[in-house]
Amino acid sequence: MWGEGFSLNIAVSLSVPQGFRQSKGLSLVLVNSRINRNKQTRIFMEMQGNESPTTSYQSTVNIPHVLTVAGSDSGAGAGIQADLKACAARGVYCSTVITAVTAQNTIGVQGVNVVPEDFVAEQMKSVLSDMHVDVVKTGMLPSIGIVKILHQHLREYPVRALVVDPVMVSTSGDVLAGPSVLAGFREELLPMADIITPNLKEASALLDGVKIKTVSDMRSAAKLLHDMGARNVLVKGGDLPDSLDAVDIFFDGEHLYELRSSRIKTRNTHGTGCTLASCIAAELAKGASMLEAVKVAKCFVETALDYSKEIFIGNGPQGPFDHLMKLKSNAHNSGRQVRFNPSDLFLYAVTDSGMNRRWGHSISDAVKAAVQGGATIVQLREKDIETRDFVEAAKSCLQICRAHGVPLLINDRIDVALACDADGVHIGQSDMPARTARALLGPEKIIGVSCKTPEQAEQAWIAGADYIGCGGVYPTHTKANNLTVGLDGLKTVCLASKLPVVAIGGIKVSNARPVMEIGVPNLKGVAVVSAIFDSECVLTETRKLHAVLTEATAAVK
Ligand SMILES: Cc1ncc(COP(=O)(O)OP(=O)(O)O)c(N)n1
Ligand SMILES: Cc1ncsc1CCOP(=O)(O)O
Ligand SMILES: [Mg+2]
Repeated sequence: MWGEGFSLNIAVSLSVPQGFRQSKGLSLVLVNSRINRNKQTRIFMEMQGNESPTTSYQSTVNIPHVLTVAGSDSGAGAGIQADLKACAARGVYCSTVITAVTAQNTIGVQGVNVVPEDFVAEQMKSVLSDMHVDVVKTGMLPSIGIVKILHQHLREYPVRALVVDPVMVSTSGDVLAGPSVLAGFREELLPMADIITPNLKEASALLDGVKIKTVSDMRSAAKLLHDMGARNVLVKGGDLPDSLDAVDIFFDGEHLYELRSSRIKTRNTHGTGCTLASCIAAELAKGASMLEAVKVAKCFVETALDYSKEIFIGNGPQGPFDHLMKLKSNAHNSGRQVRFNPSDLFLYAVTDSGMNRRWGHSISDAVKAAVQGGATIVQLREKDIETRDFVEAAKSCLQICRAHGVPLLINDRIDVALACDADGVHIGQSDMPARTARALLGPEKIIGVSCKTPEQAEQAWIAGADYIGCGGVYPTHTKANNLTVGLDGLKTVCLASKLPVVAIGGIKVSNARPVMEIGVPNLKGVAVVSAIFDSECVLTETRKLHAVLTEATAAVK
């Protein structure tokens, strides 16, 4: 199955306004074309009609798709739940056929309820008859009947690859597929499998109880399993006694590879087998070769285990790990709880490396002083710093800001924001488009966009920004060739903007009041550089500005 050529379907759909077909006699023919890798993309669109319609074009691309046929784990460390998370982490769509529902946690398996065979068949048909599945991955197959159903469906709906994780015994020692299923594995499944991924116990069971205790035994087992019909074999050595490394043996029928990675010391290993197999399936679905897929999967599992070393879920001996490597950042106090509060724009401190150098301040000292003086949000605007120094400085500033509940944004550099997990970015009209930044940063991060006109404010809102920065309100020396829009320009943009606004440019203690008094509710504050950072005592200057803004706001109310 595997290796018959990579193909990707692209369909282009056009939505034509209601009634257009009759009145203009348009006929539209779209041809979904199969594309071979290295061959040209072919998309045919034939349109017949006298005028071009006012259509909205929408292209659709078939995305890599893994179907997992496995059991559900209520603790969500293994089984279907692990498969879904692994595929999501690897950027692949995952559909599911559930073969059994297990009552399971970090202690063990408390119960198994096998799904009736005809209903397993019904799920399989629902998915395979409708969706384009690239790779099928199997986990818990609790009866010989289910193995046969799988076999029949794969004949009727061929896929590019079959990844078989021959689940028989859970890591807690509970039996998930009895001896009768072994015959089904040997006779029906192995000859269809593009790869099987047994651990030592499973390899031994498939080979009639042969002892596997050394790497040399694993090599022999891989060859024997290949002889039984599997095109590729990965014997996992996780349970190998006295091994410092995690050693797996991969055999593709010609070459034997000894794949080593460091053994991660952690209790959180529940679901590693399911995850590894799903990850192999995901990489195959994306077009990787078998060896590439295995290597990526092994590296992914090692990274996720390392990341999850100290997470604590459940009280049993074997905990789940974090496939998406996100959980820790949401644990108490380490991340920001509230996404964005427009009132954070009240006193917006924007750093400047030149000013910090002039006054002998490090970035983090300057940020600390600004935050202690009352800054409600901080932007690192470091135009002449090495990227690696920027990331390091941003990490230290993030600690300071988090400790005070103040969001930290990065100016211009989405890569730096991602690298240090900052709270968001501020971007200008010539920086990366806000829509692209949103796609890269996700829905949680704060995005601000510089706008000088109502049209730009409208675009920022459409692109998914959270606030806009408008200026220069007054002339400034900090940003060269910056157009001054004045208080009137600021008011015009504020009135047009659906987003909260922060004013910027030449604002200081002596002129901040009229800005706050323009009388438009969505003007939430002022952003300043020189007013606080071009001074010996950043703390004092920030406090002074904070007092003026507070007074001005009280007067407006
Ligand atoms: C809050 C805020 N508003 C506007 C700007 C200016 O951003 P941009 O137009 O991208 O110019 P640079 O700051 O990158 O020179 C800002 N930084 N912050
Ligand atoms: C970055 C920027 N964008 C518009 S004006 C400006 C500079 C603001 O600096 P300052 O507060 O020192 O005038
Ligand atoms: Mg910019």
